[in-house]
Amino acid sequence: MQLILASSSPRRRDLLARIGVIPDIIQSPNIDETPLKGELPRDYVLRMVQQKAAAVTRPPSHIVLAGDTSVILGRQILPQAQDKETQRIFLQKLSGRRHRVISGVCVIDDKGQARSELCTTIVRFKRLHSDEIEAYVQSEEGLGKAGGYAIQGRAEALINWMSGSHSAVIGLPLFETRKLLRHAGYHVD
Ligand SMILES: Cc1cn([C@H]2C[C@H](O)[C@@H](COP(=O)(O)OP(=O)(O)OP(=O)(O)O)O2)c(=O)[nH]c1=O
Repeated sequence: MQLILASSSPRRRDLLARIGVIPDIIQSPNIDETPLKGELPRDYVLRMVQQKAAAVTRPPSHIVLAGDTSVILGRQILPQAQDKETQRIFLQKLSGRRHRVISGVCVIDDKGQARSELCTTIVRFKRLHSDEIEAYVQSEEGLGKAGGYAIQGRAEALINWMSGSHSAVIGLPLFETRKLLRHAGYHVD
């Protein structure tokens, strides 16, 4: 059985490698990631993983895995921060309060059956001073990341509490991923 990773994220590849899973094929899913009007965050993440997994071509005896990680503040979905100004705004919003990181994974098995799981992690940043925000923004570590930060780098030193899954925040909830891969008949130790 061969595995297709439907993701352009090097983090997802690294996270899979941590559990000994090396995809045979890596393909970028090209989908529109704009939330629907009024769409609830969990519904959005579920739709994203299902669409990403369905967006790649699956030859016979292949299974597909896709993921999505979204940062949710209240009911607002904070997208990937593509520039420094957006990052500053996001970090000001996240300062001193809790937010949710909803991470999803979808596996399509070799019969075409899709199964998905979601994992919610709560993260709290310390109250951030403007010089801390500026230093973080200048590091450029949060660029291209959901919510404008990357917990796997220096941002973790600004996070004073977290409940949930560290791997899920980086990009793939490993517990749920292992479960779905095994359910699809893919060997994971
Ligand atoms: C919150 C957070 C997000 N991220 C990253 C994970 C994801 O790559 C990205 C969220 O965007 P995603 O849309 O989940 O993924 P992607 O666009 O990078 O890749 P693809 O859709 O092709 O699979 O933010 C971190 O690396 N660390 C963090 O702490």
